[in-house]
Amino acid sequence: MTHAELPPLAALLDAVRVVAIPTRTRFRGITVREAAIFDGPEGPSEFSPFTEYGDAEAAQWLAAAIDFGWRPQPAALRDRIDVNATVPAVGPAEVAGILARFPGCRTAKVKVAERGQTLAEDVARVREVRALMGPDARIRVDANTGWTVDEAVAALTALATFDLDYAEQPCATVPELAAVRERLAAAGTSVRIAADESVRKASDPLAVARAGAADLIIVKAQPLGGVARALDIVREAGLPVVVSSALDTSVGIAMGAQLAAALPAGMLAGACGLGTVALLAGDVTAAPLVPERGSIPVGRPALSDELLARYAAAPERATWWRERVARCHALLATPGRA
Ligand SMILES: O=C(O)CCC(=O)c1ccccc1C(=O)O
Ligand SMILES: [Mg+2]
Repeated sequence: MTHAELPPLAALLDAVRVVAIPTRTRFRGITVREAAIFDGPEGPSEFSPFTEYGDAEAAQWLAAAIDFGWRPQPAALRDRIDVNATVPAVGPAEVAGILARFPGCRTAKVKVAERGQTLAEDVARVREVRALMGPDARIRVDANTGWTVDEAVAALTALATFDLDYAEQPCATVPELAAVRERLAAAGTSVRIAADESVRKASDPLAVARAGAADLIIVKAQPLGGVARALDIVREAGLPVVVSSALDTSVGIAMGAQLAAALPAGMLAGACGLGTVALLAGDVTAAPLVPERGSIPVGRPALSDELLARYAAAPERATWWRERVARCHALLATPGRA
């Protein structure tokens, strides 16, 4: 993005509302999700990097928010997107209640390798998902970089009993992903490997594809700088894609759905991780993008002033987000950055 295409900071700050929305279940340690919501000239947009992210990483998320709120989007090739159920690292007794929030979903993505938990807890959770969804369902696991290579090989060997669609980011680095993939294949338990953090947090999002270290890539619009830039990465990577999100409000989910809808036919590797509004206890639109019959619609949700007011963040948090917008805007305006 060049300087000339950036809306002025004042336009962003005029258009922003900061919300704090409780989650229904603890997810990634989060019980309240904060987000900056823009009412942009092209429609609502969202800036919601996690609060611990530094400005350089968060600036990509702001580039995405500006792209979605201030520029026309690539044409949608489909009007609904199939989504997976997202199962946080809960105990087996809670799984049925989580799955019930994802009506019609025939794919589940299950969080594993949560810090402080054991492989036995992961196995119990995945076993319960398989038992409840039946043999035809697709089950994915997401370790969020939580395992070493040895732990990943042991865990995925155990979890492969439940027939896995793929394992998302079992380890942190590209060479580790490659090693897990090779060791599982050599042992005769091939599990497909999906790269997530290796795409969205990497200085070079294409390195994992070039190294042949993953079978597919997870692509997220906000961390990759927006729908158009994510589409470029998909084209260059040449691997099947699952579009996912980051526990966004319906506005951020709409950005992800726009990306999924613009993908050339044949690139999508099944259901997308865009059903997570079901894990939030509130939203900023009266028509939330929650899964219905296994999918969500493509399109821009209308903001609700009433809900923006109901979930308005405390004044000091709103100030924190406005200052973050300003710092990230300054980074995007710095000549010479990508
Ligand atoms: O992909 C999904 O099913 C939902 C999104 C998700 O898992 C997620 C949500 C917030 C932060 C990280 C992740 C992740 O995919 O690792
Ligand atoms: Mg992931």
